[in-house]
Amino acid sequence: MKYSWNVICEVLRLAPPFPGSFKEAKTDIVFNGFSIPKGWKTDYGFRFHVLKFLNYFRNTPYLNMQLSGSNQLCWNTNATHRSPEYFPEPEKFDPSRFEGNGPAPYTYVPFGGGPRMCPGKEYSRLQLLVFTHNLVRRFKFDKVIPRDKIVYSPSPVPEKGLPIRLHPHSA
Ligand code: HEM
Repeated sequence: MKYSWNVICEVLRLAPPFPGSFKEAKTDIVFNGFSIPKGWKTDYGFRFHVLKFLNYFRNTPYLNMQLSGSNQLCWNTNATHRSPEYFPEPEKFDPSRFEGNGPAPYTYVPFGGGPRMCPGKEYSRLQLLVFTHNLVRRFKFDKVIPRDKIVYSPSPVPEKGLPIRLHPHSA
């Protein structure tokens, strides 16, 4: 189900359910003009505050910032996935980006990366493929609310729950 997975990957690129997370800098880093000293990490109390106010409104893949004297280091899924350097025409829906070797390491991170990468990735892959396969093979469908707004809480969800009408192929 290679093509189905490429389509799902492209959905996860443009609408990643996980907006980003926080890490500790293991070495001194300079990124996009920001100097991030070794040892910087997040204070857990700021997690959701930062996710809400930072990830969706700043367009920098990785950022360090000062909040109430705390040094915060976080990575951002959305902005990383929309980097034109790694994803030409980033707003275009194009599953062929995942053909061949696919995106360069750490440029496509819906499940994170490195030793703390999501352990539920393969389970999610199975669920997403089985769901998509059955939906597409058995039904035509259309949206009940044509433009259901996406809201962030902090994961993206359709405001009205995305009701759809199913039309079985065999009917
Ligand atoms: C589409 C579905 C999912 C997405 C997009 C997703 C995404 C992520 C991401 C981005 C991380 C952070 C990785 C990092 O910090 O580098 C993570 C961590 C984690 N995920 Fe998922 N996840 C999904 C489903 C699941 C499922 C189904 C499970 C369990 C059955 C799961 C369990 C976990 C756990 C336990 C962690 C923490 C891992 C650690 O810190 O060592 N996830 N996930």
